[in-house]
Amino acid sequence: MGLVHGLSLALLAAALALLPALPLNDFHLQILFTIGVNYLAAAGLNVLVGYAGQKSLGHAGLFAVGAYTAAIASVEWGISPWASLLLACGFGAVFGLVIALPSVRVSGPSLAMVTIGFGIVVEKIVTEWTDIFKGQAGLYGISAPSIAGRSFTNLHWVWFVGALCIVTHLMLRSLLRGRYGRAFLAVQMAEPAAQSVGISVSRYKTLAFVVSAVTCALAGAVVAQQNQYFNSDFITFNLSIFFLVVVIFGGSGSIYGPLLGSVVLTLLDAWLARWPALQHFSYGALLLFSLYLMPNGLAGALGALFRGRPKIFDRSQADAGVSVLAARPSAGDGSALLVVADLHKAYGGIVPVNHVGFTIGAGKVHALIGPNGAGKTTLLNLLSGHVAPDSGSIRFQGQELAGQPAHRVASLGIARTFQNLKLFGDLSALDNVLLGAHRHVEASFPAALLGLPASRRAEAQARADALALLADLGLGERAFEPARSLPYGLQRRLEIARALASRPKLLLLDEPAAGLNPQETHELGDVIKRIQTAGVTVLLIEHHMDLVMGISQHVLVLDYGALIAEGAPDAIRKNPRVIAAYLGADEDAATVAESVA
Ligand SMILES: Nc1ncnc2c1ncn2[C@@H]1O[C@H](COP(=O)(O)OP(=O)(O)OP(=O)(O)O)[C@@H](O)[C@H]1O
Repeated sequence: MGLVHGLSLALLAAALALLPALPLNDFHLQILFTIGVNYLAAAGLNVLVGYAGQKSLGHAGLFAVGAYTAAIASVEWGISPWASLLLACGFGAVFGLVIALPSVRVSGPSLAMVTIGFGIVVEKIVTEWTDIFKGQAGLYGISAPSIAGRSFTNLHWVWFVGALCIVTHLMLRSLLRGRYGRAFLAVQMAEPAAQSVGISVSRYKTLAFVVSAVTCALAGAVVAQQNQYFNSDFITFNLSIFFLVVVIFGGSGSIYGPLLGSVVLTLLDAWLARWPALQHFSYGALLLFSLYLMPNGLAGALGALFRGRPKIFDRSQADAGVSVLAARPSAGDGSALLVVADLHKAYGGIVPVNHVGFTIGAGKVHALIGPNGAGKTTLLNLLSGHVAPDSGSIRFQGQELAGQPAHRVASLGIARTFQNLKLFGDLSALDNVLLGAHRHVEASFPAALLGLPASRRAEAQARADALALLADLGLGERAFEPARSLPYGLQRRLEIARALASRPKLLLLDEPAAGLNPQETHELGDVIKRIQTAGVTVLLIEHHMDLVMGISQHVLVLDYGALIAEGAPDAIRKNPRVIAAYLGADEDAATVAESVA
């Protein structure tokens, strides 16, 4: 793939260099320029729509930010065209942040409304605030970049925008192939799971908005400079729709989608220019067609035709890494790792966690048991930060966790699995584990964007470690398969692998044996023992009493939200209140059981 990619880029560069030899008139060059501009806008929007899963219907507003920044910087402030381009990107980033702030708090139709609102506000401002933006009359005399005093010809503009496209493509490719691209996808696929591995959902959505805003603003600035004129007629709701159609029809979530989309739709746009009414109808029709019949767009359809050979797991890849389970730390001394005091959570009249307090000792396997509906999952959700408590305290290694967001709890060293699996189903098993290791892949945003050696090294090491862990858990051969295609038992194990990859101090397992057959349940017990040996403290919710009694050293029993007993497994087995809770017996029965014991 690297070779094919390099060759494709070389071919593109050669084609650009050969343009003067072709019989192209200004109209043709303008179309090539427009393809490049549309690609710039769509490439960033693809990060937002295709990777982070945030549909925006207001990116014409960000195009306007870039165009008017370049225009006003040149006409009013006398700033050089090159500096104006940078300024346009900077303003784009700021406005990306502005639109992200309300957008990351909503989703679905509300998100669409927020982004449409942004687009309309910008359209209104540039139309009505004529003192600054000159409305329909527009800003004239926007200066364009020149090299050695020579102004750009139409051919130069194609070369210039072509170079910008190649640089943008290389940067986004480098960014999206590593931890940032994975994190964006994780946010799109399963927010709670993303949070459970330390990914801040709002931070990554904001980042995607900013990236998309910068390339869209750059596109706007380039158009304003090439035209040397810009007015409010450019900024319409249709332009926002057009950018979105380019991304979705081209193939959102594919690095090549925006390129295909901008080539096809720019040509279609030019062809349909004679029938403006048809233009808008066509975009709507194409959007619906892509959404319903070609969800992966042109890139997806073509990708299916040219699918390469599946990757094959090779033991040597795993040998280069270190499995988390291979760690041999000093054995946990049983000192308090997590101290819960007076923790309370109610949903109206239902009180799944009722003033609960207990201590989790380091290095042990703790089990949380109780009848169905006792409040076990709610308690686990409180510990992992997925649900905020009404009151009470959760102190982890001396730090207060109550009220902290889930990604922050995860980053402090508490990992978890989910009762109903929350894998990133379309991603490979390897990518799932790499997401688990997200906060340990030390690649800064600029290093990832520029593909610096430090970022590549960090990615390679994380990959080797992830493969070593997968091999350790018997999942090596399935490393390159999509998580959703694994048998159920292996999916459960993969979720444990993902949680382990975050190198937790405390691992919370929510019914890890649910749906497993006896053989798989037995193997799970061995895995949990190995996790304990590797120095990780475990708290598991489980209904399989054989498993619980076989591997845990400390059992907590919850009933109707209250902690009714805790202690060693043998003592719990004989505890009359526990027997009563499980048998559904009344107080008398409990008393009887107590006297018998
Ligand atoms: N978000 C919520 N809103 C309202 N009620 C809730 C919510 N979450 C949990 N509950 C209620 O709290 C109670 C405890 O649920 P929880 O899932 O924590 O129990 P559990 O012990 O894990 O049960 P199980 O063993 O069946 O998984 C149930 O009655 C449940 O309906």
